[in-house]
Amino acid sequence: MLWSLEYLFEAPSMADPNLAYLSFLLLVPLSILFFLYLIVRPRPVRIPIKNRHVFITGGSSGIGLALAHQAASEGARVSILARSLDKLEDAKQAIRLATGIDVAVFAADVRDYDAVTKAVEEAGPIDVLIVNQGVFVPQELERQGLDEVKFMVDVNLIGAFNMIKAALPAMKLNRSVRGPASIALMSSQAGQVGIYGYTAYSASKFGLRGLAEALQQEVIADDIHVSLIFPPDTDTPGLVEENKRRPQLTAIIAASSGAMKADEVAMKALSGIKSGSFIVPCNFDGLLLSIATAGLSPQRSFLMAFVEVVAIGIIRFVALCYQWNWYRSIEKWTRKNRT
Ligand SMILES: NC(=O)C1=CN([C@@H]2O[C@H](COP(=O)(O)OP(=O)(O)OC[C@H]3O[C@@H](n4cnc5c(N)ncnc54)[C@H](OP(=O)(O)O)[C@@H]3O)[C@@H](O)[C@H]2O)C=CC1
Ligand SMILES: CCCCCCCCCCCCCCCC(=O)[C@@H](N)CO
Repeated sequence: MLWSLEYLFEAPSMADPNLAYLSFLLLVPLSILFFLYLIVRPRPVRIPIKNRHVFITGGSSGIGLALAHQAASEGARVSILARSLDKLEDAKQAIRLATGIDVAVFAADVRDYDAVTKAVEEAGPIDVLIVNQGVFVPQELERQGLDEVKFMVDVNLIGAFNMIKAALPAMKLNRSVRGPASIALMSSQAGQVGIYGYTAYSASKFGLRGLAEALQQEVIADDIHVSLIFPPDTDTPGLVEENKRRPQLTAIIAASSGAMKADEVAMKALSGIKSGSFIVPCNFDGLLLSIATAGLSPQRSFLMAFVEVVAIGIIRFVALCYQWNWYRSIEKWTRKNRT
């Protein structure tokens, strides 16, 4: 092998075999980088926030509220939608107090297509749609009622369809004048890997990925860019509720990824949206998880594409170690609780 490399590089200026070997070692990654630079699709894009209409579902609490705060303070015109008008008014007050800016509020249930259409029409054409609403009721499937399964799929997945269907026609109008637009979907790390206690929740969040990948191909010609955000456990009113009935094993496995504050998640999400990233991880574990589950998702950054190409093998190895650890916890827990 070495002999053939030296033979290949036996030019007068590269008589030194070590030098030849070194330049070969550099040449291979540089060519791969350059190749990726040429082929990554869709191409990189910047999506401005300032002076644009940002519409956030589930914007009255937790991550959505933090997003509304940040978008408003960056000079966006912000609309938030949720079911409870009281919580919406409280959120509006809090944002006005902190930033001096008024957000528009819309009380509607994302499961109600007519109500959502009406809200979107009233709000006016959207530049950045953040589909963030979500419900999570963890339970082993065997112990969970189908009403709860349906509830999560309806709000998290069908609700996303309703929102996008309602918003898309006006989002497409005059794009060349208004600049690039974004549709961002709030998934979860439980939408990248199935977790004990999350059969319905994970299914609803994995569903968003299929929706997002297909949708990006359909709307790229309209200069609309899709982002999928994958937070770990995040300190929100929703999580406080969830913790009241979370199976122990769900908590143990979910703790594999460090918890975050809603503000931190909102910051990562917004910067991912602004750079048009398709996959938006929120912490380091999330970055590993995103590489491990890159699949055939688009990647706009040739640098990230390079990291994926180089690291995917070893990260699969790390992923298998995580699975080993999770199944060990399940075994231990079962032994302790079933005898
Ligand atoms: N917190 C966490 O640990 C994580 C959360 N996520 C995801 O992030 C998103 C936000 O979560 P989080 O901030 O914790 O949630 P919260 O429970 O704190 O807030 C949820 C928001 O969604 C709204 N909402 C719920 N159901 C509906 C509905 N049917 N129609 C319209 N609005 C609705 C709520 O308002 P109202 O009740 O008034 O309708 C509220 O504004 C969710 O999609 C969640 O799955 C992802 C990973 C981790
Ligand atoms: C290759 C190496 C990978 C390493 C990291 C793996 C970590 C996976 C942890 C998954 C945690 C899921 C939390 C879901 C939070 C959530 O959505 C609920 N709070 C409901 O909202």
